[in-house]
Amino acid sequence: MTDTLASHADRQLYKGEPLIEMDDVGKSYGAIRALRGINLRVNAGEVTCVLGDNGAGKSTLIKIMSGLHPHNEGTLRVDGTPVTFSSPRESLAHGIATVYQDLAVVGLMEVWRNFFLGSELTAGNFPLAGLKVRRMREIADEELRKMGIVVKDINQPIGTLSGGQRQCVAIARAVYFGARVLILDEPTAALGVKQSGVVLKYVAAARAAGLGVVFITHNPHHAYMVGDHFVILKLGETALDKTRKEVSLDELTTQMAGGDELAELSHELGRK
Ligand SMILES: Nc1ncnc2c1ncn2[C@@H]1O[C@H](COP(=O)(O)OP(=O)(O)OP(=O)(O)O)[C@@H](O)[C@H]1O
Repeated sequence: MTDTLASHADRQLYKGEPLIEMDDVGKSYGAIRALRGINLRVNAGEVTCVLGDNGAGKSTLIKIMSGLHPHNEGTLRVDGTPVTFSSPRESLAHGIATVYQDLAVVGLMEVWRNFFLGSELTAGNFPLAGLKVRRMREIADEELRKMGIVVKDINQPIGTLSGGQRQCVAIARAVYFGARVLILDEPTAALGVKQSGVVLKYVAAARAAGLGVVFITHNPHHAYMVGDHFVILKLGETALDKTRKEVSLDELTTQMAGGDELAELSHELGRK
């Protein structure tokens, strides 16, 4: 896993270069059509926000990109080449890393160990093993600092960090292991205002590092703070697809809240 990802780390990314392109992508689960007609672009050095209510199809979209469930309509291209991923490993090998809301971290393990979890520097015997451990600690510390993440002690259990800090460690980890596309599954959903701000800063840092970021969220305010491109999904279809220049926060919020449906509801409730 490390090698395949790391092999992408050296590749120079050019801002605006398309990393993922979807043309008319759709996905059905038996008779249920979860997504249809999706045209999504993920470009290097940009944040693509995908917004939508429950059941809109956000998770299905993530699953297609991260290799959990292959699409069964349309074309998915990575670096211009059509692909159908049949496992998360394949997606990862293309430099696509997904950070889930319920992070797969081991709470009692030290921060540095979680940083390297599954991708440890190969140890060898004493005294080599000890050297590798020291090196891993140094790297984790260095990489977190590089992204401006302040952890008191790299040896503290990751469970002692806040939810926001844990998201940040996961982002730094993906960047270090050579991710070119970072998919963030509602990274601010369970967080308060301050912690959300911390995470949004690292979303911006990942973009500045040249990655293509897919930011999945319910929250138009969070999306607008970091987004370059906005897609709203509704019942599996694209309800809005605009660049930052083309859409205001107000319009995004109204569209996300249901626009006409909301006006209709407040009419029904007798409120203006
Ligand atoms: N494995 C599955 N089998 C059958 N139907 C599914 C499956 N996964 C999702 N669906 C259906 O596809 C549609 C889109 O679901 P999806 O989970 O992608 O939405 P979502 O936007 O992520 O919602 P939420 O925010 O609630 O997670 C829903 O109607 C859902 O019931």
